[in-house]
Parts: sequence; C-alpha cells; structure tokens
Amino acid sequence: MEKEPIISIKGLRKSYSRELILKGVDLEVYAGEIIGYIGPNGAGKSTTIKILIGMIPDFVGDVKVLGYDIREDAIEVKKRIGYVPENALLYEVLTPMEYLQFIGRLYKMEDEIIERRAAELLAIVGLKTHADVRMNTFSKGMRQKVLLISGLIHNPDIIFLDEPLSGLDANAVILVKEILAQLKAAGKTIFYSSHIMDVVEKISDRIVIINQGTIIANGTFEELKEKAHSGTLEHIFQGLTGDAETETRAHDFLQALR
Ligand SMILES: Nc1ncnc2c1ncn2[C@@H]1O[C@H](COP(=O)(O)OP(=O)(O)OP(=O)(O)O)[C@@H](O)[C@H]1O
Repeated sequence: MEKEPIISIKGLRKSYSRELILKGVDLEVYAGEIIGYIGPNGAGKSTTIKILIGMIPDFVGDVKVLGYDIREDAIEVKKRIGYVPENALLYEVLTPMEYLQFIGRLYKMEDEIIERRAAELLAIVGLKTHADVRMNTFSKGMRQKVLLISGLIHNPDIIFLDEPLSGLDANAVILVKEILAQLKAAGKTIFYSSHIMDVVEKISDRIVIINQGTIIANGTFEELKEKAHSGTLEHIFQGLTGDAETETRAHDFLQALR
C-alpha cells in the first residue's frame, strides 16, 4: 500500500486583492522528511506556509495536513504543528518565561511542564540569565531564540520554519541545524523555508523551488544538481530563477549613485 502524505497540496491558488500570488501549487510531503522550500523574494513561500498552518483560510484548492482538511479542521492541525516565523509580534513587555507560559497554555499544556521545558530550553540556547528579563531590551537574535522555543515547546509532529535563522549568530545557527537533524531523527517532519542556501543544501532531504507562485523544481539536492549541471544550490537557484546578471546590476546600482 502506498504511504499517505502528511501534507498534501492540490491546485493551491491564492490571490491578494486581484493579484494571483500562488498559481496552482501541487506538493506532497511524507512523514519524516525535511523539505527545503526556497524561492526569490515575493515568490509565495510565506503565503504557502501561512495557508498550511491555518493562518490564511481564503484560498482555492485542497490542502490537507496530518489528514485534516486545513479549512475545516484548522484547530486540530494547529494543536499538532509548530510554527517558527522570521518575525512575530512578541509581547515585549513580557519576559521569555511569561511569554512561553502564555504560548504553552494556548496549547493546553500543564504549567509544571511548560515551566520545566521553558527553563531547560532557554538555558540550552544561552538565555538562562534572561529568562525573567523583559524582552523589549532583547537583540534580534535573542528574540529569534525565544520564537524558536515557542514554536517547539509543545513537541509538535510537523514543524514549519520560515527563515528561522534570521539574526542568529554562527554558533546558534550550528545549534539550530543540529536540533533540526535530531528532530528528524526523532521522526518529525520539517518544512523549512530560508534564503541561506548552504544550510538548505545540507539539511534538506528534498528541495522545492517556487518562483512567481509556481513550483519550478522538486527533488533531492543530487537530482537538482544533475539537472542543472551545477555544483551548489546557490548556482542552481540563480540558474532557475533567472537572475544571472548580478554583476551588471551591481554596476548599474553604483552608477545610479553618482
Ligand atoms: N497580506 C498581504 N496583502 C497583500 N499582498 C501580500 C500580502 N502578503 C503577501 N503579499 C504579497 O504576496 C507575494 C508573496 O509574498 P510572500 O510573503 O508569500 O513571499 P515570500 O516568498 O515569502 O518572500 P520573501 O522571501 O521576501 O519573504 C508578494 O508579492 C507580497 O507582496
């Protein structure tokens, strides 16, 4: 019997006002995969992820996550998934501990478990001494670490990460990469969107490239490399998304400053 996908997207179209942003996306993701979802600025990556997590309900097409229709059973899906955005409205008057308590309670976790996990996770990412400090003084990277924990604290089955490394220092990036690898080893499914190509290249089982609302490539890094006759994901990306005149554009930029 064929395995059922854990995420199934069929004929997904999404417009903002009258502009068609997603132009018929079809994609299946299987349990335990790490999907690297990449594309140029404005291609529709965040829009796809927001639809998958039930944040945007008005779209055309069929979207199933964990077997649930996302339009009909968004609450069931939300209980079982985690979402780490690039930027989110952190309640800055709160401390990380207060914020994580708030998030944990939304997931109906017991206070004792929330506190234990939050304390452990904050210590692991180097925020032990900041657990009870208001976040309005935090750097971008410190906020990002809190967001990362808030997306994982309920130990979800599928994790959606939208540019999760934003603002993180090199050590934190290495730590997050290792955490993702271990989450995969623990059987989790990871849907990962980022512009940092070398990380996507290293961690993804499968890379999906979206350009102007359409999926233009879907395969393992090795498969994409073979098709594109190119050595790095950065070059494959550049070749497929058509921005080959970087040098001329940089030159024009400087000319315009004169
Ligand atoms: N709420 C909104 N209202 C109107 N247009 C929107 C809205 N959100 C996104 N868009 C538009 O939809 C398109 C896709 O945006 P999206 O955020 O999905 O792109 P992305 O691939 O995640 O880009 P980036 O790499 O820059 O984060 C863009 O043209 C954007 O301007």
